[in-house]
Amino acid sequence: MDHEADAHRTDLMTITRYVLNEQSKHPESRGDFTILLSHIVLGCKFVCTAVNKAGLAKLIGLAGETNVQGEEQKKLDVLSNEVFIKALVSSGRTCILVSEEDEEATFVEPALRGKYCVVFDPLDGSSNIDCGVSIGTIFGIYAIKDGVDPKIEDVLQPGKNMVAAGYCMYGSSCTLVLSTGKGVNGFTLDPSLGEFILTHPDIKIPKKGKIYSVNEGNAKNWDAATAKYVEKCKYPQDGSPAKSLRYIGSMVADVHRTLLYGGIFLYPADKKSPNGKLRVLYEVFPMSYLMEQAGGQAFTGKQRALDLLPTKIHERSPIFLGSYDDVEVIKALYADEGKK
Ligand SMILES: O=P(O)(O)OC[C@H]1O[C@](O)(COP(=O)(O)O)[C@@H](O)[C@@H]1O
Ligand SMILES: [Mg+2]
Ligand SMILES: [Mg+2]
Repeated sequence: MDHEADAHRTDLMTITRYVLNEQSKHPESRGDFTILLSHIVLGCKFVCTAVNKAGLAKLIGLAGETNVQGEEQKKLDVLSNEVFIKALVSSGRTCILVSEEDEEATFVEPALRGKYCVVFDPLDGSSNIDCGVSIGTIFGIYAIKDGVDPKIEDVLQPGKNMVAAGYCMYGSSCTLVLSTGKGVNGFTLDPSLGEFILTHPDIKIPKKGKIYSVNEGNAKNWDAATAKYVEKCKYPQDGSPAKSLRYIGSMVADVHRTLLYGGIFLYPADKKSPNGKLRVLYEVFPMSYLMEQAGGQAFTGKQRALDLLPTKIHERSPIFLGSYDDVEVIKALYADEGKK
């Protein structure tokens, strides 16, 4: 083993070091956010390990099946939900948790309450689990004055009020992308250290991209603005080259690529789903927050996504997000349609 080389690695910027550095800029801070984040990071490491072992451990399959030891097996999304609920509650810094997997919000018991509300999709991209394609966890964080008397309205807030948002992608590497409202940073898990290392500092999305990402199987039900937009991507009339289509079907993976390479990701409304598919609190808001923090835009077809005021915890919204210039085009098309 090359100890010399290993010694050099101790100056790496781990996510813990990064958050502690940020905390030290606020002398009044009691470190509550740092503790909360360390519990989220732990949850991501657990789920990453479970995802990597999914085929071997027969985690894939129906919840309720039993394995050879007679233990009940949990489907990966059920397991991930339990991991994050436990990690968040045991942080002692949360008061309300909203998970895609739970119909109702979880109100943390009074003895363990803190001031943060966390909304999350414990495992995003579930249709890709069984074939080993990238999946992820998405989270957003609101802060209330104190966690003494939390109410559901504390999470039914516009996304612009979030204090942090991020996702972890379980792909060819495990990558955690985070914003605390001062830009976006990406950390990659070094399995030999068990630490997330800052590998993508200050991510900025390209102003314009060459890729569009959408489930085109829904095209026959799109509205006119979406249909015109995708037509422009394929047959541009302004002399620019046609865009390439990339669609994984895991929001985390499709948004991650969009953030790094530029372009646009859209899950629009259609005749069958007038509110689109993706959930406002734990899919649309965190990803829109990251996009804006990286210099891009996020639009619902009617308004800035982060201005939406959700009325239900599992509400859905159409979403168009990505490079600034690309989102400008779809905004203009919706504005034109509105004039007709
Ligand atoms: O299969 P479709 O309709 O294209 O939908 C894909 C979208 O659905 C999702 O898988 C929904 O998320 P969940 O897997 O968490 O339910 C997104 O990740 C993805 O963007
Ligand atoms: Mg999802
Ligand atoms: Mg999910």
